[in-house]
Amino acid sequence: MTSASVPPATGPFIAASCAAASSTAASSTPTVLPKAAHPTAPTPAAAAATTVPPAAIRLVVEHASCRVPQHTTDVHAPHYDGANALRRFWLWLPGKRHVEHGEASAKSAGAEANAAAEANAVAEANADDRATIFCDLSFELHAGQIVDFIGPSGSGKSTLLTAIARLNPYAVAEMTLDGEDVVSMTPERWRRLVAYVPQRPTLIGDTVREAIMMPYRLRVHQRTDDDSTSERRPSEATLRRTLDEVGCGDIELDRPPQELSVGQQARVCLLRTLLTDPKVLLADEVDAGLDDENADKVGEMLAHAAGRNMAIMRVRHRAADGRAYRTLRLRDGVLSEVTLTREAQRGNSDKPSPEPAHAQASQFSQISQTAQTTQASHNAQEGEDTR
Ligand SMILES: Nc1ncnc2c1ncn2[C@@H]1O[C@H](COP(=O)(O)OP(=O)(O)OP(=O)(O)O)[C@@H](O)[C@H]1O
Repeated sequence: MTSASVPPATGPFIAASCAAASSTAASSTPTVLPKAAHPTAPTPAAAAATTVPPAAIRLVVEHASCRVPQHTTDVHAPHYDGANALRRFWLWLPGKRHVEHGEASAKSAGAEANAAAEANAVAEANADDRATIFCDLSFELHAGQIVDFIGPSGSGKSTLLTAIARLNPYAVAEMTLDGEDVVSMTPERWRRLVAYVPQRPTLIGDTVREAIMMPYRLRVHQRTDDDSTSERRPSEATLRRTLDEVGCGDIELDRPPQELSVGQQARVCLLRTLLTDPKVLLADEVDAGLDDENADKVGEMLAHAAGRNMAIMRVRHRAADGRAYRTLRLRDGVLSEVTLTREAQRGNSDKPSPEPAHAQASQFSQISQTAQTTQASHNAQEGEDTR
């Protein structure tokens, strides 16, 4: 692996603002990280260590909470049943409501708000029948960073990602992207800028080319509230070049996507979203179920995207691969910082030392010593969690 695979610290370094409040779902009392006085400001030491000018992309998530029905066959659950794959794919497509209904984004946003309000009303009515998955979580994500979210199965990692993607009607969060408030954006615009990639690849079309182009074909017909979204459809040459650049040289554009291996499908699925050029990518276990070689290729694609200043949240169960700038654990509704050993930072491989980004990150992690664990204890715990 080359040094290019290590994500550069192009953004201002995040403060240790991984604050969390108590969760009614918590069975124990986990250590809660203190919230930084100013969650966006790096310490003077880290600011001095920053060698690259601050990048614009900054996703701020505050007071993210999610309460779900305890007994439901909920149609909104976006990441549960595989049979809903097509519907879910439809949901993720930026601007799909425009395509379906040909309506102005404000109207679409209104419908979405009504649906959410309806869900909230149901939530209130059945408040006693609700389980808190997490409550009052806050963190930031900056350009060029890959931040890993780990935690036991069922702790709410996917729920957190779908909440951030505005795909979860049971979740609330105060969010800004580059200072712009989430409430001022239509869901479509938000999802285009903050893209969610699910664990299970869903590729629709007769060929890989068609599957990758699907979002653009639909967007051609949509009206947009964002001038910058004018035609982004990649040319055939760009498509081939990009595939090759991100290690997908083995994937032929004319092949039926169903014939691809699971690893190839995962990479095509990820590439399809990367090509839409979101500012923030929410990657939900996109390397799960892959062999080490394919998982590494997926990791490289994400590192490549981070190198182009994308901000990336990864939910992962695999061992640290040395690409994350920061690792946070979600457990019992609480986020805590995980401090990796130097070896784990390097992904237990011959990757070059990730200085200075990780070194600087560790300066911040010192702020929250009480909640830190070593990678060894993390791995041990993860093993325990998954048993
Ligand atoms: N819409 C919903 N209805 C009912 N329960 C839900 C809903 N959404 C999430 N949950 C519950 O929230 C919990 C967290 O689920 P989630 O999939 O987010 O966990 P996870 O940490 O991503 O797990 P894994 O690592 O196994 O993917 C689970 O107990 C799940 O049953």
